[in-house]
Amino acid sequence: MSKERILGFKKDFSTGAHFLKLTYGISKSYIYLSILSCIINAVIPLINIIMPKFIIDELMNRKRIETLILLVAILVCGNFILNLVSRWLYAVLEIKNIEIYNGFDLLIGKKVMNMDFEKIEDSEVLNLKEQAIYQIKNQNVIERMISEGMKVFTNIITIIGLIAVIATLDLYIVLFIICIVVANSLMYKKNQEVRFGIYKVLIPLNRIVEYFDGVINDFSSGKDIRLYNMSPLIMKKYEECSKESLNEFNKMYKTIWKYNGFNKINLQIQMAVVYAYMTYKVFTKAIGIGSFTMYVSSVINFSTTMSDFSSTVIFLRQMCKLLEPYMEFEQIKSKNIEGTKKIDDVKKFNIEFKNVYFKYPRSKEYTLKNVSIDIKDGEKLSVVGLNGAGKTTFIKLVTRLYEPTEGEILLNGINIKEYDYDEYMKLLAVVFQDFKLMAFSIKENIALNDYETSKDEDIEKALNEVGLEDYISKLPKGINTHIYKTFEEDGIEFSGGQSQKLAISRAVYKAAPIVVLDEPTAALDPIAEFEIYSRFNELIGEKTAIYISHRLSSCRFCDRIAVFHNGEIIQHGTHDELIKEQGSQYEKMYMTQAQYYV
Ligand SMILES: Nc1ncnc2c1ncn2[C@@H]1O[C@H](COP(=O)(O)OP(=O)(O)OP(=O)(O)O)[C@@H](O)[C@H]1O
Repeated sequence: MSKERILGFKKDFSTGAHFLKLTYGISKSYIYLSILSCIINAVIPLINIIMPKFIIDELMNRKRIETLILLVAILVCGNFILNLVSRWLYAVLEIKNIEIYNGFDLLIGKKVMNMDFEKIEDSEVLNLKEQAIYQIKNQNVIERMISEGMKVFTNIITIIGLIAVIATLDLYIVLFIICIVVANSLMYKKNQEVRFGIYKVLIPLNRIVEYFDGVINDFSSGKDIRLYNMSPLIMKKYEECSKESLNEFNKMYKTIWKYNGFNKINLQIQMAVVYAYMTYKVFTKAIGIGSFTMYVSSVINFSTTMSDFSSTVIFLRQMCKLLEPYMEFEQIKSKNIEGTKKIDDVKKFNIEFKNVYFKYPRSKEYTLKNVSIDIKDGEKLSVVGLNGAGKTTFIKLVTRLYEPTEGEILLNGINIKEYDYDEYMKLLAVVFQDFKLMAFSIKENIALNDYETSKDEDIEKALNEVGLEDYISKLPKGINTHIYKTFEEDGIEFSGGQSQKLAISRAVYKAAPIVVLDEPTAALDPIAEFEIYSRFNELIGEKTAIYISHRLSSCRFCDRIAVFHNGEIIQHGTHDELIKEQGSQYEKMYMTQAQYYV
């Protein structure tokens, strides 16, 4: 065997062992029950091959009634008990399969949620994730691998038993069968290569189809689809995709059909040779009728089990290949876990950007260039600038969603990436412009992981601070009302502004020392916006705050303003200082907005 083949075997073996370990981690009993099922399934055919020989021999020779009854009873009871246990195990393992499937689903979900943020928009990682998920979810690879893996053991036990039976006649017939099985296995291997090769083509297509499925079923896309009549365009793209995948399936099944035909012809030749050989043995009186039935059935079973064994091994190796993307996906390292420094009992939080440059992954251009700014503890910094100036990106760096490409961000003089990620996150209360509310209750949306221990008064207080308490207290289920109707018929659909208030209340409830708000009032009506601003100091208190807004009048609430332009800070100072700089970016933006109000 070539070195390459040995390495290939080793790799597949370690993939198989890894998944077995993961499966064992999800359900230990699954493995033990599967082994038991293998043993029972291997013994059943052996009983049915050996016992009829003894019955026929007894009928042909001594014809003792008690012995015949005993032999038939062993055959019937043995079959009954073993089949009963086998069926019971089958049912138990079916349920366990769901547990295993759900377990892997959770493992993938956990990995995705803990992965560095930049990775979840990286198309290479997305393709890898799709491949990993596709094989496990759509192809049931884990379930099939485990059941097929167990089949290999069943086959080995059966093969050993059958060789022992056939060896009492002669071993040439075993060699003949092995030759037929090898020829069929080669065909099967080709067959499987074609079958699994198709997934390389199908996976990118599947991502597109899933995207369209998502768009079609997404409530929030519904408005644009109707108003811009996007349906023909979406349907056209959808149909193109589905045509392409149909073509691929067509090609695949044509090739498979040819291989299957070859296999069937081989099996017929084998059957003819076996019957001719055994009949010859009976004619030459080398064996009796009882042995004839036992040997024919043993040889045919040997052939089927060997074919089954070799095709299962080939199939398993294919499964291991299909699981390689999962292994690769699983091994994606997260930079976030590298920081270990504890935040201790620090009470003051100074943030400093030192010559920070930043490029998005796979982007050629810098989105932030040489950004240096010092945000003192308790200071309220307003970040302003034109669309695309880099304001949200600046926030994404403070919140460790991305790491600077060059330069560093310091918290109390220490690079933020050195701090333990979870502890650092506890310092931040952030509301992004594209915040997400979940289809959970209002209380769960605000308290999140603390929802079981959180006090209703604290939730109500947070809602009160953003002006939502009155509205929510009138709902029949109050803070236990579900958001959206996804899971509860009486779930609530908040307006854009109400949703934004709720997102702000989540940050208020968190009571973290650093508050980051990205256009927190963009969806609010003028009165609600005024209320939020009037309470701004109350809401933020002594905390350090970074705050993005396009409504420059709101900058009055902040101690300092940083003006971003093309990824750089081109001005910073108080409103009074910046407005005096005639012709400056800030003055232009402020005056342009102000003219609508006079
Ligand atoms: N994930 C991303 N990958 C690549 N480029 C990005 C990504 N997110 C934003 N950008 C680019 O970075 C630049 C700055 O975007 P950013 O969202 O920081 O601007 P902004 O000042 O917050 O804009 P707005 O006022 O419109 O919200 C834009 O040119 C944008 O296209």
